[in-house]
Amino acid sequence: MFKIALCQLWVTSDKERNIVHARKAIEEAANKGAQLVLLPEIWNSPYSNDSFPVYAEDIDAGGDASPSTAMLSELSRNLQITIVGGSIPERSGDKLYNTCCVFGTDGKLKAKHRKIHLFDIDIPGQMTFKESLTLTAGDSPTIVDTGRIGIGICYDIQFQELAMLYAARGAHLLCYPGAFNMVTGPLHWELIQRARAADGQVVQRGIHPRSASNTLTLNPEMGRLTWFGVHNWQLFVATCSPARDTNASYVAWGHSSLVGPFGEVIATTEHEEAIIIEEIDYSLIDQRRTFLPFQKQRRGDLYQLVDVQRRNTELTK
Ligand SMILES: NC(=O)CCC(=O)C(=O)O
Repeated sequence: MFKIALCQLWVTSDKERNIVHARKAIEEAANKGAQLVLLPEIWNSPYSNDSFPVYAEDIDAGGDASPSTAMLSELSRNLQITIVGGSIPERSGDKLYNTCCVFGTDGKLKAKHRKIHLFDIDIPGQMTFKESLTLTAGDSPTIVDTGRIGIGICYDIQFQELAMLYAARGAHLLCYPGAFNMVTGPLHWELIQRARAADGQVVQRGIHPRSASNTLTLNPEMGRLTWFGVHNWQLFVATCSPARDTNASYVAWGHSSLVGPFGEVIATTEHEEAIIIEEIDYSLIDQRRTFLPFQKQRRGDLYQLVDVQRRNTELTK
């Protein structure tokens, strides 16, 4: 059991002010007992293609080149907490990414997730955004081993396979810093979080029971690997949005939330600034799996998910 804080922050065009503001929110959350703090997507900069290149930091260079992550590292060490640092625009060589850094209680960078699915949508007359005009997509799923935490950034949540992959790798909690908008927010934000929490059912590497009775045909593409065996792994999902600024060019939906492994909304908020602090009890995951024993019922002989990254690693061994 531990306490998580979701800091729904008001973000301005003043980067220094945004950093000071995030610092205060993290300190307040830690003072109230949070051991894990989650920040919003793009919390040090306005969310716009014009701003990303201007506010981007060289995270790998650290120090003065990345004041935002320097602050997160310092605080995680001083306060002895884990920080899933929302996301900031990252500059790496001539590329820009939308990047989430995770700092452990020793202040060290434990993981860096670059948004895998860029937010390129066009709903005529309602919502058009094209992150790919300035940003490059990351190419790696990110799981923080120590905390069993899978990381995605906003639009990444739309892709169920990523959540399933994290569940397959042992994640108990998925953290999505995210800034949904006023069109898709009301429709999808809560729906998708609850779905990701409840449907984290995965096919895991192993032998499916039916293979013993020869009713299973191996996919030849998979060679000697047997990617069968079925688990369902409902888990916790935490999201954190910027607060809503109706004067901004991109207006965020807000409604940061924590969802439990039954798909239940444990805590949520409206669109103003807020710090949600709530307890996460991983033992609920086992209980939920017992209540709904999908793992015994799933037809792994008919459909399956392949962890491409892991399969490719094994094939090259
Ligand atoms: N910043 C984002 O990725 C927004 C994603 C979003 O609004 C959606 O509908 O998905």
